[in-house]
Amino acid sequence: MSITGENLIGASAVRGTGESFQAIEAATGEPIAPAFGGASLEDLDRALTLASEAFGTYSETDLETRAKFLETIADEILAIGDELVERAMAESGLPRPRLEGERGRTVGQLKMFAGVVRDGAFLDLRIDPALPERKPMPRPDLRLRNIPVGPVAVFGASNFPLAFSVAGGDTASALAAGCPVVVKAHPAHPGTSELVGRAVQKAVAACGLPEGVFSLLFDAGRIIGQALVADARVAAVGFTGSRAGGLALMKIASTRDVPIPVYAEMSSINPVVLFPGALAARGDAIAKAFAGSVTLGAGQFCTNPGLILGLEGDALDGFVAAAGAALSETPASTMLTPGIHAAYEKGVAKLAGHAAVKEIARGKPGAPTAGQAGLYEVDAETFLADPALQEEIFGATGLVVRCADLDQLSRVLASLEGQLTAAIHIDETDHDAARSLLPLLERKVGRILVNGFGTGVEVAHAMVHGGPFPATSDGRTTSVGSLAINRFLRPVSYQDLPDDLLPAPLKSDNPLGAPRRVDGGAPAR
Ligand SMILES: NC(=O)c1ccc[n+]([C@@H]2O[C@H](COP(=O)([O-])OP(=O)(O)OC[C@H]3O[C@@H](n4cnc5c(N)ncnc54)[C@H](O)[C@@H]3O)[C@@H](O)[C@H]2O)c1
Ligand SMILES: O=CCCC(=O)C(=O)O
Repeated sequence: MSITGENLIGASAVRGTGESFQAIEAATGEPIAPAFGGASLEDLDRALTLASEAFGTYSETDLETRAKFLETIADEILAIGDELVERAMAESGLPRPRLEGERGRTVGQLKMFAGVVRDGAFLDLRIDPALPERKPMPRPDLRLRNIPVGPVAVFGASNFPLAFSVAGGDTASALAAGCPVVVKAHPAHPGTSELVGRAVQKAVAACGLPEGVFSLLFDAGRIIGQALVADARVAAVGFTGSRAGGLALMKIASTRDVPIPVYAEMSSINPVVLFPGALAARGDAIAKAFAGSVTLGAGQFCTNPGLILGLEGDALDGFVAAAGAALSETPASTMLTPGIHAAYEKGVAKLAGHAAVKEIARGKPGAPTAGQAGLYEVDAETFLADPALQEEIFGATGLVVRCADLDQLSRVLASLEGQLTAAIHIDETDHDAARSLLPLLERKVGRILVNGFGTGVEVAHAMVHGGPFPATSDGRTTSVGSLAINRFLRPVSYQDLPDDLLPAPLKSDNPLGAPRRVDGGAPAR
């Protein structure tokens, strides 16, 4: 498949007349052909007109057609073949096995949502039959279903060029819900975006869906993204990126005439609590696993374990020494973009320049755009006194906070902003202490995990990849896993509608065979 640098607007490929830009090879800083024509505001208008026109039809597609569409996107992505992996490697600097794995995750995610759609439980069908004889008041016939919210704007993330990008989790869940999607491609991987966008475009045509179900727009600046969020035709936004970017989009969305939700995943340092029993039993193994997690993908994971909490003592000293030794052997890794590398360097310099912060280890130095790993430590009182020490450093650096006792450790946890994950490392002897921290962790994070690290999110039904602000803009949701579909649905109740006016899933003979909760009972088909 050739990459042309065109915007994909419905069924058309259109060279944008906005500012043009090229992808940059992450490892060398060299431009990669072709040039991408940035979308104009007219291109955006056309994409949103088509999306609005498509919404009525697409929102009422039968579940089998919608599920088949998601599976066809998955098949078309696989059909691109190695060109997709090669292009993503060049644009992101991420290695082949990681990108092959990410492609598998992307395809698996689309297929999981196909299953969710076929199952029909996401419609949350409820029927409270009329009780005309009820005293003192009769009850009306009430029927509820979830409907899609409308066209959704998705911002591709730089750090997962496949699984959180053009056909990633936000797009898959919005399409599964029945919402057309307009993607603003991340400028760090435009070629990868176009390849995937063309795969989605083919799937739209192959499934006979209205062309406006999907469009893909390029812009290396901010005009198109801001206009997209401001446009009255957009009903919700999915975003993964910087805190500044997420906040800017939230502000635009909340000051529109009709405000809309922005589901933004922004910044998280993912605390790891090392309990004494676990450290005494296997401190070296935990240290090695930590070094692997914090340096994974050059540390460019929102689940990166950036903060380690432990109790002062020999066991923590041993962990710090072993983690430092492992990290100092780690080669520097190419980062996604020169800008992200520069931000990482700045963050590390700020941390290292703190008077009370001590360097434990640096990884091996590398090429100018490669991120050098780092491990630092600080005492808990200093950490508690300086909120700047909990700012996300997006890259392979961790900060160990030495706590005097469990009480101080829980004060450190209580001081943290909202997080995506918290990991606790425990042995049998640590269970009582761990149990005492769980209520606090539940209030702080979206996912609590034991004896592991948060990197490598499972795409599953019970997954929460979310968390209180600023991990995300709305801690009631997730951007990974089947629950993500709920972000793009809203419930409608139908009172006393005659059967022939009811939507199919709620008609008395249940023509869809979808599970329905009748009179508060368990869902049944
Ligand atoms: N926590 C995470 O998961 C995560 C992931 C990626 C990046 N980051 C952070 O973000 C930094 C920059 O990386 P990035 O380029 O991926 O993120 P970014 O937020 O700068 O950009 C993400 C997308 O949003 C758009 N955008 C950003 N600000 C905007 C604005 N004000 N108006 C309209 N559109 C806007 C960009 O054009 C891009 O398409 C990194 O150095 C890192 O600190 C965090
Ligand atoms: O960067 C954000 C997503 C992280 C993730 O999906 C993972 O750790 O697998």
